Amino acid sequence: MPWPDLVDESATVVVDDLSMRYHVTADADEAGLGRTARTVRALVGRGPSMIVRAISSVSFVAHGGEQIGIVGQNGSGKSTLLRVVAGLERPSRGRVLATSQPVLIGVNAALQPELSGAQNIRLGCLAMGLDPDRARAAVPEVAELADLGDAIRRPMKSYSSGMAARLRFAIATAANPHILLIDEALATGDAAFRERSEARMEALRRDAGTVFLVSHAARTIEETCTRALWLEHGRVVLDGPAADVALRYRRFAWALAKNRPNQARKIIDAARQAHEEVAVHVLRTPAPRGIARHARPRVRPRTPAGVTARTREEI
Ligand SMILES: Nc1ncnc2c1ncn2[C@@H]1O[C@H](COP(=O)(O)OP(=O)(O)OP(=O)(O)O)[C@@H](O)[C@H]1O
Repeated sequence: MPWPDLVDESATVVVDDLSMRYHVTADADEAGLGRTARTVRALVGRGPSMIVRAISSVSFVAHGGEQIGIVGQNGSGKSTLLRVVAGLERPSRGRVLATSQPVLIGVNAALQPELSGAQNIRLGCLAMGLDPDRARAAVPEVAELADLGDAIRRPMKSYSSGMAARLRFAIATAANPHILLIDEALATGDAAFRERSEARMEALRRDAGTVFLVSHAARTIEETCTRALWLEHGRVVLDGPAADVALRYRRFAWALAKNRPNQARKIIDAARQAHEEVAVHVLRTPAPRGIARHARPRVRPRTPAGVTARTREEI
């Protein structure tokens, strides 16, 4: 099929054939090794190693104005994908191109437990590149979005997980990031905070930014996202309109929960068939300030400049 020769200036993130493998030490007793091999490994102080394939050959193009939900079972690679897109980990293969630095809000975002909420706001803003004056000036607005009342002056170690999540979200949006990655950060917020945070994400998106949201709640994805990616064993099962992907994923999860593996398999097979594979060909970097991040050379040499994606939407 001929691919449309379109140049799409709205691309914000290009994920090109991304794979992430981890080498981990396995339990020697469970690794199926013979007694001699186990003894030798014990003597040299090395357990048998295993490869965990967290993400395999993931490719997609994200655009300004999209809010992309990422769904999938536990261990399907959602958080790993966000960490690699944020540049916190270097992929084993493939690359991520982004028009600006993606900001990740995760439950483990590094804030200082001994410092107060207000001090952490300043610290977080400085870490995101705001100068000291702007970081100080941002405190009231960020504190208002977090809505923690007097607790903003208390050390963060005294916060509940929901309060800490609110603060992290508010800090991450302070620098108006063009690309925002959210890993379940909203799950612990109460209803009022959820509404405020959704309004904030909507404002970022309207500003032609791109928001990625990892959530186990298919309904949240359906209600707040424009598009969704379903991951299973590190691979993309389906990439499409949020309502369609979330509905299929919900049916799949329901079938698994009801111990109906055949039904679940049929649902996931149908989703895979509906998925259009993406192959990204980079001919030039995305406008306006494309930066190549954490690239690992591929085995095959590639065309060096520009981005064209052999998809419905080319960039
Ligand atoms: N640092 C690491 N070292 C080894 N394996 C890892 C590491 N990080 C993730 N993994 C493995 O990679 C796979 C994907 O993990 P990941 O956390 O990305 O999944 P997830 O979809 O976010 O899961 P969950 O929904 O439970 O948060 C899992 O098998 C996990 O054990």
